[in-house]
Amino acid sequence: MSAVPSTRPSRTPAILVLEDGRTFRGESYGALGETVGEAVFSTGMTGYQETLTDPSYRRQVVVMTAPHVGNTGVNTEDPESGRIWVAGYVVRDPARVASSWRATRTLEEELSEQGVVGISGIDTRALTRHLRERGAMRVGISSVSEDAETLLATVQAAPQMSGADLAGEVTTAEPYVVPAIGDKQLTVAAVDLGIKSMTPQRMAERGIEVHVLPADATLEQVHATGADGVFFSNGPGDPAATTDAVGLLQEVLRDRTPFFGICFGNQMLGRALGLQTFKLKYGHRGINQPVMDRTTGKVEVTAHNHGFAVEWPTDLDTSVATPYGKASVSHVCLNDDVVEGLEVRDADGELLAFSVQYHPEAAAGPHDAEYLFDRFADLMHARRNPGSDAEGTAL
Ligand SMILES: NC(=O)CC[C@H](N)C(=O)O
Repeated sequence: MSAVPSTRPSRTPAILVLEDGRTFRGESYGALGETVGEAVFSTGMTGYQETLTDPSYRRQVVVMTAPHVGNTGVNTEDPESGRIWVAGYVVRDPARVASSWRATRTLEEELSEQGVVGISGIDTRALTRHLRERGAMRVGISSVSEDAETLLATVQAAPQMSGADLAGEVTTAEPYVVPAIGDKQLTVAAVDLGIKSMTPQRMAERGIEVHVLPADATLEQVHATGADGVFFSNGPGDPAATTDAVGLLQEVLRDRTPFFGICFGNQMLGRALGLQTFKLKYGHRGINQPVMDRTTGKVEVTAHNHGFAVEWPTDLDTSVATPYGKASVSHVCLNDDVVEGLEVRDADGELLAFSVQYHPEAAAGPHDAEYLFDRFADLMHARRNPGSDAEGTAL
């Protein structure tokens, strides 16, 4: 199918009300109804399907800064999970026709089918500037009532993102295995805190068999997979509220099992090491964020989706002694100096664990950071074959 004509019904008026009372009036987009969540903006010009299906967006209403959304419809290849997770969707100007050889339906049809309430035809630039100046805040969208006062009361009664423990709401109910592509060389236990499907895929491409485990996995379950390494995924909510996963990670670190974490996994590593996390004013969400690898000085253009970050207790050049080894900041965001990566080494300088706050799986986004999956594979190979220089050459 190359061009899917929109079957948009005639527009229903809709309102968007922020918790500080600012109100925008537009038209319904997707399902009719009412929804609340945390308003955040994403600057990605492409990749809306990956954004919508990223479980890290649980309870968030996503504002797209790209003015046209839906141009290529939806397809069966790009979802990062089995469903749309955003709590609501805000676009300026939805495409009237979906045009792509891969499209199976329009974005609005998909939103409607999955019951996702959205709003279109509002000034998303003004809304984004407001969020940038005032910070991420709770929001409501309604296409069933135009009464802003009532919606404001609902928004103000909604739970905050700070303190929200959400991994249990998005994790897999049962463990599953993503087989290695080609010869199986390594096994990874991946703790699913809201994992995107491209992450095990990137590992599988490197000969890694990935055992995806629920968020409440125990160390026994991890060991039962025969894992060479442990991975913690991205995920929704406040890292400070997700304490069980931190406990598991501390056991993994105590075992000296090679560890790699992405996004929420980076925050989990920080907290397992005894560091604090904090809420950013409006977060990083998009696919063109500049990050510097502090070991090489090389700058990567990277995909981000985070509202919290690890707080470094001293200047970024200084390492911190932890019960599990010496921790340091491996990557930093060049826009605002936010910690974008951590690594932990033992007294001999051997790498034990590392993580990044951004998305090397690149779904959507540039592929600059794919080397991190190679680094994880090299770390596990080096641990299996002590004395080999696999780790040294890779790092
Ligand atoms: N993509 C993620 O893993 C997000 C992590 C965390 N929920 C945050 O907003 O910072």
